[in-house]
Amino acid sequence: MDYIMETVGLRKSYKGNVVVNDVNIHVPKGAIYGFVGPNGAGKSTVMKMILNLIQPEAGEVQLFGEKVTDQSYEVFKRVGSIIENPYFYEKMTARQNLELHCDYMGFPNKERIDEVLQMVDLQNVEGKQIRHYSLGMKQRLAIARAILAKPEFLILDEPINALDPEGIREMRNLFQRLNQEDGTTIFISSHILSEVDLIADTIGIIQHGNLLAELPIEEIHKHQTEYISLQVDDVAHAATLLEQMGITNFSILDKEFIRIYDSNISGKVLSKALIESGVGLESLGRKQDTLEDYFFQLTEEGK
Ligand SMILES: Nc1ncnc2c1ncn2[C@@H]1O[C@H](COP(=O)(O)OP(=O)(O)OP(=O)(O)O)[C@@H](O)[C@H]1O
Repeated sequence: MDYIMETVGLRKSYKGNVVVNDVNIHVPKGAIYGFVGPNGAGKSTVMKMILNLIQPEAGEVQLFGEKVTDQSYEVFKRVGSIIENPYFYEKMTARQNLELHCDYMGFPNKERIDEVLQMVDLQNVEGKQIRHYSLGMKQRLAIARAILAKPEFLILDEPINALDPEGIREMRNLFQRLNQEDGTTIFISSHILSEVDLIADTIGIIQHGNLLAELPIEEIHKHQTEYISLQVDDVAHAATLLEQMGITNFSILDKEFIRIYDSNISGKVLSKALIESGVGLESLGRKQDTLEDYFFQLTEEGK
């Protein structure tokens, strides 16, 4: 397989605490790779090592098949990124900030600035100083800057956390367009698992600095099961009733929720039986496992 980016045995400690432990990531060319993990799992630290902003204690990063070193200037011209809180010159306008970035990257095509401002829908406020920008506007500008020099590889650390639902949808469409039309490979971290589920084709899950899983999202979807989710006021009573009805393939999640892993059962029959036997039924719905379920399953095991 052709990988745009690989990490080999990547490791980092802070004051004796290992925060990234022997991490081997493989980002296929053309992929949208969702990098997910709980707070403090080590995502930003990995991303900073990929970008050579901090040095690994052991292991290495390979970008476009080359080992990243302090001399890797040319390779980084092919990469766009957002890491943690993006810094802008606050007294300059969006356009001026992007002009500076063009100069910094040695990217001559200033017409591209209009293009990217339009892509992130900032064209009408490009003349405003950044200090008057909202958090969401700054996030859009950070995305504009990351894609300005037409990178082949985009590294996005939490690029949508300050956006409203409309903004999230617009940026999702933008990332998909860049991926499909320009062939941009994208490595994206996000806490919004439902979003990652929508956009990523490959998933990496990290916890306590360990990469727990790396797999195509299809693999997760393939094993997803449909189930009926019941919310009741008395799970013990409801469980007894289910058994009396011959339903045994279920699990009690907590004080309120039961999952029945047999989606052939009629919801109507079920709700009637529960109500008739005096169980208070708050809700009944058919659901499917999501990336979120898979994530919690893995990270709970990791604990
Ligand atoms: N400069 C530093 N000095 C000391 N500890 C650090 C430093 N940077 C990160 N850490 C620690 O390393 C661990 C991983 O942090 P990191 O920011 O990579 O996690 P993350 O997965 O990006 O978290 P989040 O989702 O909350 O942004 C955390 O325990 C953090 O406290």
